[in-house]
Amino acid sequence: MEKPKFKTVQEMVAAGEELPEKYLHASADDGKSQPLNTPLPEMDIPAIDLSLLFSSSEDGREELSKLHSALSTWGVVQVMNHGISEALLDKVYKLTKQFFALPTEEKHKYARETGNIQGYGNDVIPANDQVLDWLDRLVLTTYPEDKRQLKFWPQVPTGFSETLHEYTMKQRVMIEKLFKAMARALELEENCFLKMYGENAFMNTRFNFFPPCPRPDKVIGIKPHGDGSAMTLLLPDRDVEGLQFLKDGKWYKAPVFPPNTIVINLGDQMEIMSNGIYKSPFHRVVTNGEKDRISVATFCVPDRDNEIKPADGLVSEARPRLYKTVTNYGELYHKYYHQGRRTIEAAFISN
Ligand SMILES: O=C(O)CCC(=O)C(=O)O
Ligand SMILES: [Fe+2]
Repeated sequence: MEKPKFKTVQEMVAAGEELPEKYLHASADDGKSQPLNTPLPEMDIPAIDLSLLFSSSEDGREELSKLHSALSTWGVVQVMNHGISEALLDKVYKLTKQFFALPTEEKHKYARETGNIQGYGNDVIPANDQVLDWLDRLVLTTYPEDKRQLKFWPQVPTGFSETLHEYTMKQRVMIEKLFKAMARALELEENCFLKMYGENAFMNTRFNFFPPCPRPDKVIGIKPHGDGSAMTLLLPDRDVEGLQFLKDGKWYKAPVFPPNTIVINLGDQMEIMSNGIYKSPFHRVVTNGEKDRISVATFCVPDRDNEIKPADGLVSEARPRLYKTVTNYGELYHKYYHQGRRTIEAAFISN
């Protein structure tokens, strides 16, 4: 397979190159757009204790209703007591930093090939002159195990693959619990979302690296998007903020989270399955002038052959069905993303 010729953002920065035009968003002085680094209010992301969600105690019911209210307003929660040890999260975090600190030639051993989303590289060059995102990434399919392309799994730093395998298996347990908890919170049969999600659901882990950027006012880390997954598990940077969410037409910044936190944001396919009761939040990442930033996002993608549609129990005369049935949403997602459009709009039923 052919390896595309690309230069990562990190390589451009190291070479001291001038900032290429293709990273620059519309000028802040065009009278319409605000500088991207305009200070924003901080959002209060509800913290959910996963170990409490299945308890029939008063505290358990309260936690479930907190989950319900957070997912129907923001579509994002931070999860504690999630069953993944602090030691394992530390390892994933440190190995990610170590990978991006490797020499260029070492990282290029895992370079993305044309037509493949897996591997190491920069932003995929969009079709129609869209502005590029200021990040490098390593993307790996981690589940089902027979879909792994191990040639892209780094052999250095030592322990990367073993740790990623262990993290994946623990994430699966957590994902199952979250789908069940959401079904319970919506008073549906517990396995209702898991059935649509399917046995052959995919997990893609994206290790993101955002080098310091000379123009944080005009360059974006990741442009505004909703995730195409059912849900996304995010391990955020422990020191540097950057993630922002849109609510009621306004941007809010997420805080720096405590080290043991896993942030969950819902993706478009969960918004569809919940008939719009739960939100797939529009979010973006801004750049930082001085510091680099990492994040590890795991996208949980339903089996591409499965029909994804609003759960029967959530459709009524009072709440008509809002979304069509979709299959292989990922394919649609790539097409729309590269046109700078929100894919979920393709699934709306227009009345
Ligand atoms: O870096 C982050 O905090 C968020 C990353 C993200 O939104 C994504 O990879 O889809
Ligand atoms: Fe995202």
